[in-house]
Amino acid sequence: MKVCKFGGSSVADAKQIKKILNIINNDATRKYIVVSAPGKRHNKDVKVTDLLIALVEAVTYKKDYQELISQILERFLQIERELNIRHSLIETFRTQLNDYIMRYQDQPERLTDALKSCGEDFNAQLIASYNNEQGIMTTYLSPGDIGLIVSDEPSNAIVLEESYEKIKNNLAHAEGKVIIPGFFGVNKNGDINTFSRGGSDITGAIIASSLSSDVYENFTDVSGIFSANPNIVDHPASIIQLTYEEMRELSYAGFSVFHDEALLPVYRSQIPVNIKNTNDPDHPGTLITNTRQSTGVVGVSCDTGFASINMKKYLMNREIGFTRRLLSILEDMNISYEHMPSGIDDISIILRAHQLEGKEAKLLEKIEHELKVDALSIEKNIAILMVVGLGMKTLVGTANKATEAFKARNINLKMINQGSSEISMMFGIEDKDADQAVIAAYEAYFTH
Ligand SMILES: Nc1ncnc2c1ncn2[C@@H]1O[C@H](COP(=O)(O)OP(=O)(O)O)[C@@H](O)[C@H]1O
Ligand SMILES: N[C@@H](CC(=O)OP(=O)(O)O)C(=O)O
Repeated sequence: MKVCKFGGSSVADAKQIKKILNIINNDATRKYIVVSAPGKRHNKDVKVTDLLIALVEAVTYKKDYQELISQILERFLQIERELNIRHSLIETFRTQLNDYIMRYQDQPERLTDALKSCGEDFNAQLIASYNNEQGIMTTYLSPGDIGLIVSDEPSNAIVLEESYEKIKNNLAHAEGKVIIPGFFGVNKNGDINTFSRGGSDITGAIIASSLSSDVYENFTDVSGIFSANPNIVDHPASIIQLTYEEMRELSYAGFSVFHDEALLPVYRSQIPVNIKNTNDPDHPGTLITNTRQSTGVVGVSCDTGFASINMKKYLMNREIGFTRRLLSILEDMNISYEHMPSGIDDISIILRAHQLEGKEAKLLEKIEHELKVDALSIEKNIAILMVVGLGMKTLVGTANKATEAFKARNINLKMINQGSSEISMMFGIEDKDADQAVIAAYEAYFTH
């Protein structure tokens, strides 16, 4: 039995929906199907999730939002028309949107998550209804129906442990095909909370893990994962197989094709993930598993929007408890950090810059006051480039290749860090150099 997830590009219009139903209906083992909201049909198109976010803004700032409701419903209406659906769901969808707006107009976070969930929710209902009309027994089940319980963290929910058992029990005896909307769950009170953007991958992984699926098939618009972002590097090499660990590092730093938080459930249950292409379903795609033959560097990824807080203090290495007190300050202010490169008398905290919003001045003041540092500065617009590969452990000169390539392109290197697992190497550079650095590193590892 397989759990399959189809991303926004795979369910963007009637033509794509017909393709996914062919894929599902022609394979009896493809039983549990997670769908995203309709994504972009072409480069300049807008994802339904983004239209819903615009609707939230219009409602919040008391602007006229009827036009947006029409635009959102028009996307689904067009799909219904092209599929020749007999029983239209559009008026049910309209009522649902208006109900949420009335119910949550004074609760911005609840409003945001309830409206954002509609893209996936409506699409799942529509696809299930169409497949039934085609004579294939199909059930739509919402995250609430299956017991996908999440933390009460709007737009950033995390699955609660109890969900796995609930989902297993609730889905074990479902008949026919089951279509479930991705991207959201409900908290213990039944309120909708979405995962972070791209979170339908997480829903699929939770369900695959709950049901001990043979494989979690994640269908998108590319034939698997490439060694670098294809929007930056021209025709990068394809990856046939990689490990959960390698994928975690790559998706953490910019491989948007698979959400990094989706890896934990499948890793724990050791369920292979197969990234496949809806437009070329016979292509084997990329398989993510626990182990593979280790061969050098497997990929290069880069993400922007980091900041670095740099501290210097004479004899820092002798001061017992310095790092503990620094981390306590971060904990007290509810700030998480990503990396902590250090020297004898200096230490840097690398974090996602959005963590500093509204907290920067207070954080610097606390560090200055409580740690009595000699120098304190903050650098923004930092990008983190990751070079990843199990085989790096045994290779000499991996860092050298990247630094030489950066030097040749005049890219200023701010820091280098390697974790103890030795499956990745991190390079801190300036945001503006991110794309050039990916091209340089890709050429260094894959074309020479
Ligand atoms: N290393 C990579 N390998 C493959 N695709 C990548 C990579 N990095 C970024 N991408 C982008 O990820 C896209 C697929 O992810 P996404 O847009 O989230 O798909 P979906 O709509 O199916 O959820 C691809 O079209 C590609 O542009
Ligand atoms: N629709 C949501 C969730 C999602 O996973 O979408 P996609 O499969 O298109 O990345 C988003 O846009 O964030």
